[in-house]
Amino acid sequence: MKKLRNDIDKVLEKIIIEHEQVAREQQIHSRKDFVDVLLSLMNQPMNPQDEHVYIVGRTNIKGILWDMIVAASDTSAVAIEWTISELLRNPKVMKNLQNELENVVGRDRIVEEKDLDKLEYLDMVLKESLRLHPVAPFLVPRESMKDITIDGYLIPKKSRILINAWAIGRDSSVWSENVEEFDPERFANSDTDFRGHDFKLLPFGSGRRGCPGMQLGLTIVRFVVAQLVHCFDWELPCEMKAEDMDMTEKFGLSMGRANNLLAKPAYHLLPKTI
Ligand code: HEM
Repeated sequence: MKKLRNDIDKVLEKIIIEHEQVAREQQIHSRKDFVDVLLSLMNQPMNPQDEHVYIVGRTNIKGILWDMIVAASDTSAVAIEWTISELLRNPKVMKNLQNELENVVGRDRIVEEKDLDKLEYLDMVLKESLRLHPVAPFLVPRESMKDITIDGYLIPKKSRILINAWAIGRDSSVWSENVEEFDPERFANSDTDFRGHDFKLLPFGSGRRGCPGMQLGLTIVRFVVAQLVHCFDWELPCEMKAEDMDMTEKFGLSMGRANNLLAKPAYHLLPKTI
């Protein structure tokens, strides 16, 4: 990361300079994006009433932008890779999803963003994938602000807290005996939500420090998985059996596959659709 520092700085500077230029040229800004909003806060105290007045500078803005880019790219890619892995390991689920896509979209055009809300089975598949493979298995570490007792355990002020979302997702007392199985049907007719309200499914965390990019992340993952499954039939290479697939995880702040996923696509839509 240290080696890349200068290159990253150049990219972020370019983004900022482009936005500053547009802001200078257009007195009334028709559409403000995230960078415009950050720039409008530059060199101003965040909250003048605060004891320590905190001013947002150019370096802070670059830090926030880089945070966003890193938090957005790896997480979405990891979620897509696990979802496709589980679909390859569970051909029946893959077929159900492909059927839903054919019913809703047809085979004469590709999936568009407007279709996503109609894809209920895709939603169940995604919930199931994030239950078994939460991208950030321990979420992001927290610190307790005061002494608190939970379930008879005293957690002293300033303790480092890790929430093991991975273990919660695989706890049979919370889910069911088939907890290790990839079974999207468990979410049929259920209002279990993954946006931070149900503590048994927390792929985006919860509360004030929950993922601010959840909506974008969900849209990206839904969109990419839908297009991959809709446009192609997928097979494992070298006549590998689904049950022999390597599903080893690589532990880290985000937990992706230890080894690359290999799969063979075959075009599935009507000729000349793409
Ligand atoms: C499928 C995609 C994604 C998943 C699974 C995911 C998951 C998470 C999780 C679990 C956290 C920690 C929440 C907590 O501890 O309560 C988090 C934090 C964060 N996410 Fe995401 N995320 C995704 C996409 C994105 C995207 C697209 C962005 C930006 C556009 C983003 C930006 C962030 C940021 C900035 C934080 C830190 C928030 C803070 O510390 O206050 N994430 N994400």
